[in-house]
Amino acid sequence: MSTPEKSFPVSWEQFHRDARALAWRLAGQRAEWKAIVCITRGGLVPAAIIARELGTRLIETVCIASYHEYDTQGELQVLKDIAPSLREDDGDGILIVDDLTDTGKTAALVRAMLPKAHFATVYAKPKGRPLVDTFITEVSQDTWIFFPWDLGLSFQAPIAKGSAG
Ligand SMILES: O=P(O)(O)OC[C@H]1O[C@H](OP(=O)(O)OP(=O)(O)O)[C@H](O)[C@@H]1O
Ligand code: HPA
Ligand SMILES: [Mg+2]
Repeated sequence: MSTPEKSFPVSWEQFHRDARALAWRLAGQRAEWKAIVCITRGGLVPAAIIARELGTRLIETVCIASYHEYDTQGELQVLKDIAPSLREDDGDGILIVDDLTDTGKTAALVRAMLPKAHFATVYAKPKGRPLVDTFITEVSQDTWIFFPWDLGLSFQAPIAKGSAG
């Protein structure tokens, strides 16, 4: 992946609002989800918010790592699989949650594990978009999303001194 040109920093408040908006949409699509399967680690945060809104108590993880150095994707590694009991019926009635889809590689891998599950992300880039069923905000492929758990407060140079903002 080439280094993204634009950045899209997301605050905790904005992330909470966007994850809640996703929960509203999901609530309108099915009365009850059997379980949430969240893709760690990024999916853990929206999964907690969505589970609270939808009243879902059964939460499973599928542990996948691919971006080993900030914005460079390597081989996808499945560190922990989905429990066999949740793989019955090809995932029908299961909600898969992740923070975002970028190239769509992670989504494609998990979709193959649960072909009938519903795939939801808070953010989506164009390449990954066809692989998700529901998302809230689309950002361009050359944008890097900075999540609140990766950010900290720091001094900002004044715009007039050349800060890109
Ligand atoms: O659509 P893709 O190009 O496959 O990228 C999307 C995935 O990349 C990030 O996870 P990452 O592998 O960095 O692990 P993390 O969730 O532990 O940060 C993100 O949380 C998605 O799961
Ligand atoms: O834009 C992104 N932001 C954070 N993590 C990511 N993993 C893939 N793409 C991104
Ligand atoms: Mg992830």
